[in-house]
Amino acid sequence: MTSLAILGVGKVGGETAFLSAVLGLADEIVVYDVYEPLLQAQVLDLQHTGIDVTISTDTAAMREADIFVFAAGTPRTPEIKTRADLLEANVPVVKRCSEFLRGFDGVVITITNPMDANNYGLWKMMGVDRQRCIGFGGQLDSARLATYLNEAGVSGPAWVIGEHGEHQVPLFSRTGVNVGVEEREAILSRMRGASMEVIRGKGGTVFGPAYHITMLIRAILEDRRELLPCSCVLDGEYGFSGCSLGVPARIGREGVIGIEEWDLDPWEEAKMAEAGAFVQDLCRRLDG
Ligand SMILES: NC(=O)C1=CN([C@@H]2O[C@H](COP(=O)(O)OP(=O)(O)OC[C@H]3O[C@@H](n4cnc5c(N)ncnc54)[C@H](O)[C@@H]3O)[C@@H](O)[C@H]2O)C=CC1
Ligand SMILES: O=C([O-])CC(=O)C(=O)O
Repeated sequence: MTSLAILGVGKVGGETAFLSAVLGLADEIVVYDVYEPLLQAQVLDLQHTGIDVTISTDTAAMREADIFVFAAGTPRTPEIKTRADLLEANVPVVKRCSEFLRGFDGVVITITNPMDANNYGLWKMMGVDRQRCIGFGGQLDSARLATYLNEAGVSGPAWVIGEHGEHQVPLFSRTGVNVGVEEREAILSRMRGASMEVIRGKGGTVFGPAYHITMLIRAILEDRRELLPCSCVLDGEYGFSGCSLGVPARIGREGVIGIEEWDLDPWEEAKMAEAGAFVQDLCRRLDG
């Protein structure tokens, strides 16, 4: 039996539960949210689809799940400028989440922002092998980059590593097309504002995250060994440790089964150095 646990069934967690049910990814979906009326409504709404999947709210069963999605906590509003600004609000939720995960031996996917720091914090609190903690965001950033590259007439692969935040690192060198610095900075600036356009219009990003989260869940459950941009706890890769940062990661049944270290061009290297230093600082604040 395949079981998927989701902590926090607001906009992103709720849509992820729905899409996972539609795609038949799990036999059982265990959901929990601190806001009881929302939890009950989400359970009923999922049950009313009539999809052949067991929906449970048994928090003890979350520990037995194959995958645990951490999507609980405070999201951004237009007044909250950066994802990093959510650190203080969501630290207590990360702590609470680690309590749910005592004894858990599956794979954790961190969604809650600031995602990179929270993935690192959760890994530290859980005291498990780093391969089992995957931070989600790079797939979404890469999909956003792809739309901007298409508009610019660049059709090569779109990869974004670095922080899931202001310090994203789009890998223009992977496109095989020479993109000048001015154009790079213009695209990066649009990428930084991409989610806020959605948040302003509909209160939060939903379809994009939920779609790519379910693709990540599928890659794990089906042991696809797919290379995806994910935030991983680093131990010297790209010159960093003491943080979780977006890198090209091979994803399979055990979580992160490998990290690829790609050659970066000087512009990308400088951006990656900024990203690493920024996230390391956030992670130190979690340590303290
Ligand atoms: N990594 C990524 O690419 C993305 C990350 N996010 C982040 O995901 C998080 C959730 O976003 P939304 O779903 O839009 O927010 P939301 O407000 O719709 O849902 C969050 C849910 O968490 C629940 N919650 C809060 N504390 C809890 C606790 N201790 N235990 C259980 N449930 C708790 C709330 O009751 C709420 O239902 C935010 O931090 C947001 O910034 C959102 C989109 C993409
Ligand atoms: O920007 C936000 O606050 C939500 C998020 O992480 C995204 O959609 O990429």
